[in-house]
Amino acid sequence: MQNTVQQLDDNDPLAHKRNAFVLPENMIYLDGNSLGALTRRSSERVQEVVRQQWGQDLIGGWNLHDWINLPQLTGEKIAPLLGAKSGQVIVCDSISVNLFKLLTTALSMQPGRVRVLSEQGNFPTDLYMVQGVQTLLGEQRCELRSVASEQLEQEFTEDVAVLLLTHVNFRSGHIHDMQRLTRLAHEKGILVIWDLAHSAGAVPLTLDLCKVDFAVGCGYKYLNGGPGAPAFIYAAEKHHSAVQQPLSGWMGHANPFAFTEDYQPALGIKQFLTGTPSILALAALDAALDVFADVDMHQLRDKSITMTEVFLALKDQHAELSELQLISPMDSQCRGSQLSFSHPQAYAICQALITKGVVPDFRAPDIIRFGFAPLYLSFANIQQAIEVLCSIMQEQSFLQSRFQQKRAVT
Ligand SMILES: Cc1ncc(COP(=O)(O)O)c(C=O)c1O
Ligand SMILES: Nc1c(O)cccc1C(=O)C[C@H](N)C(=O)O
Repeated sequence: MQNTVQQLDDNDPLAHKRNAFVLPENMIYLDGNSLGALTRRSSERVQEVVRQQWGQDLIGGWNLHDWINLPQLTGEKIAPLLGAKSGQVIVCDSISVNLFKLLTTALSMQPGRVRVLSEQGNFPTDLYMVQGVQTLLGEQRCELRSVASEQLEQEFTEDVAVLLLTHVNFRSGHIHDMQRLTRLAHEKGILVIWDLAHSAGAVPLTLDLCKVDFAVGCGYKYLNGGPGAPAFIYAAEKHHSAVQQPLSGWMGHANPFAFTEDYQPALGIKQFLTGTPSILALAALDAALDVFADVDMHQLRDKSITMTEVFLALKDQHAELSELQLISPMDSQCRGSQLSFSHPQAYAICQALITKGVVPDFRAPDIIRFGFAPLYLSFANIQQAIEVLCSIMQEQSFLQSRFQQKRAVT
């Protein structure tokens, strides 16, 4: 495998991209699915924005540096990663807030239907937001139904208003068939919202082709926009004139600087804005996206799949790793850019890995998640991570005494 790993790195068309990132020496970072790494461009751009644009140009920055249009301009950089044509993606707020906008909007487009169908095991904020809308509007206007993944399709009935699913599951990495589920939902008149938190920047997406109605996604995971980077909204153009989202702040107004007293939504995707964008955060994300400008997402996906396959092949060579049970799909086509394993000592193993410079994450109660960000990881990194994992598993008795299994904050 040593040779193969070397050959894979030598022939990796994305290997040079690692230079675009600032990564700590002696760390193998396998948590880009929670917080992406810092790009050199973001670091420079934020310093530029702070020193010059804010420091020297002050209020003039809104026009001089086009801050006012940054949510759309950054959205335009994300659009090709989603398979979305221009004018349908905007960057703003968090996924949670954007889900509120989209859920209420979609429900208002479905008179006579109240059910929001989602999945057990979905990322909790998605379910919490539906519960919040249900409390706000009452059960006569919004009713959450979450079912097991295998049961979803049989729940597609004509009383469902909205299907809300996460494309790549945060725990297992299981990937839904977006095209099939969207088509089946549409056959029953259901509007579809996809959460792309673990997909955007990691797997090729074809939202327009799949005729997706709405989507949300994260700026801070595979898009590398920085901690708390703003999220994005995708709204298919065909819905732009049919909707009005309820967080009708002035930035989504047709003419915010007319300061009129009545709300008039902007045309197009801008209507999904609410308040003043955070320019520092947007600038960091905007600059980070430049790294994707010349990246073929299919090439990136190929590397991601090979990395997970190499990890599994190396793992299989070591008997001491056999107690780590893969909970991600075995078929690489059915999982995103992560591998998750369950183990009774998952928390302790995770902490020990971090101590030794390999950074995955732990998800309660017993899952270790390894995220593979193809733009800044090498195949040698994967091999080193496995070696460290082996050394830890050989010291398990030490582990059990040193670390108590406990809940993690992140
Ligand atoms: C699938 C998914 N949706 C939503 C979120 C959270 O979104 P936000 O914190 O932007 O509201 C996350 C992770 O934080 C996630 O993994
Ligand atoms: N958003 C996060 C945060 O503010 C702190 C710690 C972790 C996160 C995450 O992104 C968690 C992530 N969505 C997950 O898949 O578990």
